Order: sequence, then C-alpha cells, then structure tokens
Amino acid sequence: MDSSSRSAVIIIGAGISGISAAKVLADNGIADLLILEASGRIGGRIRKESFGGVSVELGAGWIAGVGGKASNPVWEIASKFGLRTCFSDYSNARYNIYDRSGKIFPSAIAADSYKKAVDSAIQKLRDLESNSVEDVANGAELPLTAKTPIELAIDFILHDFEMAEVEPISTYVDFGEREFLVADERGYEYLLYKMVEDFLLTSEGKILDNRLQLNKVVRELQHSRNGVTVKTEDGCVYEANYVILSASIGVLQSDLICFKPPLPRWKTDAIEKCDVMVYTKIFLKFPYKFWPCGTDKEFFIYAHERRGYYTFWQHMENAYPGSNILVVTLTNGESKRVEAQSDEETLKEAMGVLRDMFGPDIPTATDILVPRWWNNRFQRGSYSNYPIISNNQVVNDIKAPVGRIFFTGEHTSERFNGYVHGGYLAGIDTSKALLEEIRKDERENESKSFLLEPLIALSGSLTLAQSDAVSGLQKCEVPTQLYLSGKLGIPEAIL
Ligand SMILES: Cc1cc2nc3c(=O)[nH]c(=O)nc-3n(C[C@H](O)[C@H](O)[C@H](O)COP(=O)(O)OP(=O)(O)OC[C@H]3O[C@@H](n4cnc5c(N)ncnc54)[C@H](O)[C@@H]3O)c2cc1C
Repeated sequence: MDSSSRSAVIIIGAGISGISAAKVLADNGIADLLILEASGRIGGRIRKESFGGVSVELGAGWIAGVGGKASNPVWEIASKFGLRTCFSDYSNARYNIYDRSGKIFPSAIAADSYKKAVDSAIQKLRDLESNSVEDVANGAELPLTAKTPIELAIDFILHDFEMAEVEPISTYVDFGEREFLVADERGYEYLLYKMVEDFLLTSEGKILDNRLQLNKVVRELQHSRNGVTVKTEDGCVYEANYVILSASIGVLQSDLICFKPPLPRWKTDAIEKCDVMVYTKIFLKFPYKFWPCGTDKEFFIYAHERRGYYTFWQHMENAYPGSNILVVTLTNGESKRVEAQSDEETLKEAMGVLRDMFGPDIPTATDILVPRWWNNRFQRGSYSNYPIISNNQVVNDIKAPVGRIFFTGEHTSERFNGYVHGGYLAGIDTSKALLEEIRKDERENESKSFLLEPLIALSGSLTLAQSDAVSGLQKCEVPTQLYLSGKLGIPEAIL
C-alpha cells in the first residue's frame, strides 16, 4: 500500500519526547504533522499494566527531582492534572539489609559497609577522572573493590541501581532531591494523553489518525535536501519536509531503521559510544503480606555474593495499600539473563531469595510480571547511560540533525538523560530547533520567489531549457546559493 502524502513534519515515536515535540510544533502553528508509532499505544517507556488488581508501572515509575528551587516540568504537569503520587525514599533501604539466613545486618555494620561502598565509589570516580575521556567513553572498566555480600549489595545500589548517592547528578541539583512514586490507576501515561488531548484526540478521547498512527514500524528513512521519504514495515510510504526521530538509543544502535544515505560516521560513532542501561522491575503478587510494612521498610536489600542477584526490593503497600505486591529490580546482565528464561524459572529464583529472607513458610506468589525491555525491538534497553565523565561532544553529536532528520529522546538531553523530564525537555528543544530551521526555509523561499517572479513573468521569452531551469528552481531542486550566478540569474551549469 502506498499512502504517499506530504506532511510538514513526521515525528517517529509517541513517547514523552515525541509527544512534547508534537505539542510545541502544534502550538506554533505546524498543524500538518503526523506521528508514526511502532507499537499499539502512546507512552513508550512510560507504560502501565493492570496487575494483581492495581495499575503498575513497567517503565518509569518515579518523578525524580522535586522540591528544589527550580521546578521539574513533569512534576508541574503531574500536579496540574492531579496525578496521584506518593513520597518514596529508597535511601532507607540501607537499614533493611538481609543476609542469606534472613538476619538483618545490624545498623552499625550496614553503616560501615555503606561508607566503604561510598568511599570506593568516590575512588572509582577519581580513577575515572585520571583516565582519558576517550578511555571512559570507550567503556574502560574499573576493578570492583567490594568483597563481602553486604558491600556488593550496596555497591550495586550505588552504581547499577542509581548514581544518585555518589554524584550530585543534575536532576537533583536543578530540581531538588525528593522523589515521588506514581500511584495512579490511570498510570503515568495519563499525563501524555492530557498533554495531547487538544490536538491528537477527538472529544470522545479517540486518536485522530491523520495526526497519529499506531502500529507503524518505520524501517527506512530516505533523505535528501528536498525532504524525507519514510517507509514502514507494512509497506506504507510517507513524505515529509522534516522528520523528528525519537527512537531510543538502543533502537538507533540496532538495525531497525535503515538510513538512505547512511548516517555519517561522526553520528554513528557517537551513537555507539552511549551505553544502554537495562533496568527491570519484576512484580510479584501474593495472597497476603509476610514482609514488614511501614514507610521506613518500603525498600529492602538482599545481600548475596552474586552482585545484583535479586538485590533491591520494594513493597507496594504505600502506593496501593492491601495490594500484596512486591517489586524486585534487576539491571543489565541479570536483566538480560532473566529476560531469556521463562517466568516460571524467574518466579522460582525470586521465591528462593524471599524464603532466604523471610523463611520457608511464606506463600508462593500467585502471579508474576516480567517486562522485557531489552528484547523489545522498539526499545532495546531501558535508558541511555553516558559514561560518568563523558565528552559533551558525544551527546551533542547524537542530538545533531542530519540534513532534514532531527533527533530527540531522553538520550539527547545533556543534563537529564535517562529521565522522563529529560525526554520531555529534549522534545521541546528539538522542536524549537526545527521551528528555527522551518522559519529559515520560509525566509529563503520568500526571497527565492522574489527572485523568481521576474523570471516567471519573462517565461514567454525564455528558451525551453531556461524555463525548465526556472521550474526546477521553483521546486527547490537547486541550491539557493546558486540563484544569482549565470544567465538571467540561472546557473549556467543547469542550462
Ligand atoms: C524500567 C524503566 C524504569 C524507568 N524509571 C524511570 C523513573 O522512575 N523516572 C524517570 O524519570 N525515568 C525513568 N525511566 C526512563 C524514562 O522512562 C525514559 O527516559 C523516557 O520515558 C524516554 O522517553 P522517550 O520519548 O525518549 O523514549 P520512548 O518512551 O522510548 O519513546 C520512543 C517511541 O518510539 C517508538 N519507536 C521506536 N522505534 C520506532 C520505529 N522504528 N518506528 C516507529 N516508532 C518507533 C517506541 O515504540 C516508543 O514509543 C525508566 C525507564 C524504564 C524502561
């Protein structure tokens, strides 16, 4: 099927960055835009699912960076639309560290191990500083100094789970240190629907398919200085003056989208330099609670000699009282391992860990939910993870447009990559840059028609070749800088 029609802008991806980009363009008078989304839904890595009688967030769950001097824009939107959230402080986890026999480490031992892990993390940062930027950008690994299960567990939290405790990352510096967990049956994604309701949805809340098409997997972007041809897996072809591509860094590293001509080397090199973090929240539903409750017990840690083995746990009683749901977070290697095995095997492993902590008599979970972000070809991971000391050039190159293709997404945000607000702000930045380009184009076209009008008036006295050249100029087939050379203002080369 050929659905050829020309849009001013096609946005690829309906995650937070694609949606925020679309909103800025629509607000600035670009009505002729189309969003093509590979999956059957809006939201991307913001995704709720019904599980165990409540709505759980498979992707982003926290609004991070709240309570500082500057206001986190996503927190503002959440407040405006009344999204239900609850305060959540995972730093308490360090006082709830279980060993393999189910004993909680005394707080003095936990505090000492915590300090050691922080010191070693700081040392690692110093070592990184003494490495060259190239080494770091190329993923230079440093030896792990943690030895005991408790040190390994804490080291895991500090490095693989979040970097928040080690480095003052920009989110906390700019927006504050508090974090709120989304606890709303409508899901985090409700914000996206609210953001676009006036230009993407009918009054009944249905998606306008001349504005957003779902299940459209973009496989090819053919670009020239005249525009971009977008081809989807189902054989449709779309034409656009410009494209904004919001696919994740994992997708850019994969071969899902073919660029014709291929992306330049500086671009592909930068894309390869950014690491992809895999972060998996596994949900387990139980017939009743057997874990300690209370806000200071919301998070707990399992200290195992295998680093990152079902280490970080959270109960959902604060978000959804009576839901009897536990969440365990895995990352990178463990995430990929678990994604490759059956959910029954994962349940068995998780129950083994819980029985170590809470004894053999606890009930087996009645349901399990294992998201597979790594194996999802529209994601290929959870979020970008730039080397700690990385060269800004890498992110700038990832963000930089190639001809008429503009890049957006959390991975293009220099200060907030990895976060929902990073995606949101990136969408705004990219569409502003594109608007400037569109305005520049318009100015050039105006001056071009100013130059062409006298020529068109003369057309009766032009030779055939000259009038062909004039129509070529009208269709923008020759670069504008050539207009004033040659006969009658037409470059001799094309006559
Ligand atoms: C498990 C997990 C936990 C997280 N926790 C948090 C958190 O607590 N707080 C926080 O702030 N952030 C969190 N994040 C990160 C946050 O979700 C992301 O940074 C943000 O949602 C990314 O938005 P985006 O628009 O850049 O990308 P996406 O949401 O990935 O949007 C890109 C869209 O492009 C589509 N697409 C891809 N390829 C194609 C194609 N070829 N054709 C058409 N469409 C395509 C995808 O389907 C997707 O919908 C988490 C992420 C994960 C996965």
